Amino acid sequence: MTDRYAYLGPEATFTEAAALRFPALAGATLEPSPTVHAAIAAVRAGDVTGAVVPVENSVEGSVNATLDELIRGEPLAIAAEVLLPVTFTLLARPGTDLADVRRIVTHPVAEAQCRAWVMAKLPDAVIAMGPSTAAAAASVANRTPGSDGTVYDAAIAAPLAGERYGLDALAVDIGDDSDAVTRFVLVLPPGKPSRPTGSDKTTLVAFIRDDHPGALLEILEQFSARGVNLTRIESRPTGNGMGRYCFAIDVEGHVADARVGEAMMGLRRVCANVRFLGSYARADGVRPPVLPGTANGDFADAATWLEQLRG
Ligand SMILES: O=C(O)C(=O)Cc1ccccc1
Repeated sequence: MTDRYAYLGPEATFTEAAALRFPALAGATLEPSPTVHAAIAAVRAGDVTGAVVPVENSVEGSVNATLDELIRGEPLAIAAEVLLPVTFTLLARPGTDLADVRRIVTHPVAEAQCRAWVMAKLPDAVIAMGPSTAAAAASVANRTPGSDGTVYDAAIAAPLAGERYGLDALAVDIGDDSDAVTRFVLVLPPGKPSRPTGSDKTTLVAFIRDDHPGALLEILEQFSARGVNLTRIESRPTGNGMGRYCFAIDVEGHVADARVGEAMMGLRRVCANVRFLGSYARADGVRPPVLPGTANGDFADAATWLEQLRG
């Protein structure tokens, strides 16, 4: 039986395009989920092998819906990442004039990236948010009314969604940054991380022990002292009361690298809790330099030295 993977659907989302790029998913069955929550819940319930979800965008930053799913609930693991350049199109039912577009629907990540274009070309238009760009395109095609009962004139989605849902492109390449890329991850149940490649990333969530001056600095020190570079840090509410935050952190390197492992042990000492969300090959293939004194051999040498001193 072929493996089944959930993705943020319906058909023709950017996430589907990303899912097709994960080598691990070649030959697998892809199953659309209506939301990121549903895709991840299917992994937790064991209904699918894994899920592909958007996690970060070069313009808008983190996709909070995904981050919060990974931070809370039963532990999961990121097994791989893909970077996908994204191009946005304004899609409408055949016969619609650009000048008549008043109500637009799309996904929040797309809205954030097309804001300047919409303000310049359609200053009177109102943008509503849908669960995905493809769901937005489908709702325009099907004349599905929004929450206020009116039908949307146009959707911002991938060019492929126009073909899939029978819509015409009123404008193409409407993103404010033509170099925008989105990062998607493959989420699996927790398991053994894949082998280090020398070009790896590790994702962690650090929960501070108690609110005190320097709590974030203590976390950052663990990485800085071991020469571990951060590629992203995001504070997110833990969901356990006002002002209670945790830090979702991506670092360069693999849990098998001594410097990353030592930093994680440091975090474990200074934090209330540390959630390991996986070590995986980075999509950009970058092999960051290892700073002097932070290679595996340096840590091993230091440990041997200490053992000798202790007799
Ligand atoms: O809605 C989609 O198509 C998605 O896959 C989420 C998304 C939206 C905009 C940019 C990248 C990903």
